[in-house]
Amino acid sequence: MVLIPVISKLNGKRVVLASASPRRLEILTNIGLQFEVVPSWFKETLDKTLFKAPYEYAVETAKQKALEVAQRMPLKHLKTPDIVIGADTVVTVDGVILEKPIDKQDAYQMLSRLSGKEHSVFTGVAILLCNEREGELTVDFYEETKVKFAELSEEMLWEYINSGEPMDKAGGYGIQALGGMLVEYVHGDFLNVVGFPLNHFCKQLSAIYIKPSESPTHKIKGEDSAVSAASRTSEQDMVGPSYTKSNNEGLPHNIVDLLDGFKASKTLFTACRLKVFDVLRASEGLRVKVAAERIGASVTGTERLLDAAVSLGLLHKLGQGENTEHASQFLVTDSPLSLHGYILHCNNVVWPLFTHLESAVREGTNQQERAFGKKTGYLFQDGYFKKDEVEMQFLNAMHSTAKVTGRAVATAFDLSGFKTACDVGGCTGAMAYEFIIAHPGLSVIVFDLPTVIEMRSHFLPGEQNDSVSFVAGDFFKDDLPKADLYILARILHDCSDEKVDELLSKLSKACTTGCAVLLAETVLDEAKTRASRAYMQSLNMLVQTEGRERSSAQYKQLLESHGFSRMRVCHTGNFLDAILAYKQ
Ligand SMILES: Cc1cn([C@@H]2O[C@H](COP(=O)(O)OP(=O)(O)OP(=O)(O)O)[C@@H](O)[C@H]2O)c(=O)[nH]c1=O
Repeated sequence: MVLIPVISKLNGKRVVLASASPRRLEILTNIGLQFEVVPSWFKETLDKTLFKAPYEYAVETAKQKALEVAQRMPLKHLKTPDIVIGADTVVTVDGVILEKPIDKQDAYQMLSRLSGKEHSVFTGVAILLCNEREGELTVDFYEETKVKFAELSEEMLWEYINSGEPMDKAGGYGIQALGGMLVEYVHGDFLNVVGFPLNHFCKQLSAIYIKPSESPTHKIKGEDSAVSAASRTSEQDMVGPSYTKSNNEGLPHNIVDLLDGFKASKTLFTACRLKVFDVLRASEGLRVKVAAERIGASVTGTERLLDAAVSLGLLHKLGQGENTEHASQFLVTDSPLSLHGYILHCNNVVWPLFTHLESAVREGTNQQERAFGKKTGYLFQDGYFKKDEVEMQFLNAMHSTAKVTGRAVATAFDLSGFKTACDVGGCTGAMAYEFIIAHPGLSVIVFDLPTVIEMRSHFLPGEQNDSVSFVAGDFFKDDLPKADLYILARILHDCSDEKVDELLSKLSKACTTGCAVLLAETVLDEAKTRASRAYMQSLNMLVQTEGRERSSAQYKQLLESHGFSRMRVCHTGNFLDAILAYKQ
């Protein structure tokens, strides 16, 4: 059985199917593969005219689906996959690519085109090997199957369309179900039509994981393939994998990625500083020369920057010059969830600090003085941060991350037992607004420094809400507003251990039995099994502040030492996790 040796090679690896297709799920489940399903958010809108053959379009779409999941998982799921499988099935007839019908009329058009004719079904597959020791591989391939429909009467067409079966299937039919009645013959892999060329997939996995001495008797790529002739087309042999090794001589992909990681970050930061995503949103399909003029940069530099952004999945292929969905959602300056402010903070503050990481590691102290010539005690009380433009930039950063993380934190726990919350250091109120949306019975007092409260009008949402109020004060020096729930989002991780104890003991005194604290922080993965964003964030606190990130066990010990118990942790899968603990 060609697959059995491969399955043992996959044991212990985190295999992810980047597909919402129930048929693909069934096909891979039936062979006993252990895998997770993480449907891809990649929108299948690639410009078909940019591809010289339909299978190229299917393979590129499959690759983008897999890439999107491989890039999103470490961030949103806080876990890195080892293998991500993407697939895309298209039907082609008379040179036209048919994907899933948008409505019944579209399904009618498609099926009418297919009636009485032979057509091709192409499934493109991409296998991303994310954590291979011998180097990263992006294996992609496609399979073609020929299918012929019988002549379909109007009555049969509409009866089939009204069954509803066509609507989530390429070409508007499902050969494995009612659609089978429409088919006169199939030449090639039947499962490839259903949505996943299982045999071809197994052969590729064998080629990757099984040494030639172990491999079953089959060859691929133009040799005496065991693949049935019917699944080949006249103009080609079965297409073997196109390996794109991300490095030569098997340099471990993670080292190569890390070598290039800072260049990728700087590409994103520079594109945001130049407002590339705003310019491309204003006029889609912008040519490089015009884009260069609009961002005030050289044509050469703009061309390379845009190409790099395309390679990072931030922009669609050049020639369209269009933002991807994520760029439109998070990278233009004025989208509701824009991270633009945070990215500028990373570029202008975090980046210069990280250039002194070695000194931070050697000395165990933040590098504000080396980076900005300012010795600072508690970060935000320092004069340096009192300058309007620096403080506004910092508030922009905190505001944008609070908007992106607020919903996840606010909905982490059932807070129906609380009436009044105090968002300690609640900055612009972005998080507070998410809490009152998630918990209509809650009112939130945002408590922060006077300069921050004064600047809040720059960030407030259009509509005001009486459930959110703002009180100016210094949470170390002044009394805290009375509340039965105290929210601290990214506060403790900035403070030295002494400052943390000072603040928590103040909170403990302010809380009566049954009151609670809700912390929003990046919780360290205690098993330390994978480099997670939390450990990067932990270094971030070293270079920036006197604080640090903590694991669940450390938060439990810390909170209990200040009289808070029954601690619960919610790993939100977003930037921030949530921790709730009650005053004894
Ligand atoms: C021709 C044919 C197609 N399909 C299904 O059509 C969808 C194609 O769309 P896709 O974009 O490749 O996949 P998806 O379903 O949108 O999922 P995703 O991978 O998340 O894009 C897949 O489901 C396939 O099984 C059948 O079930 N039977 C058939 O005979």
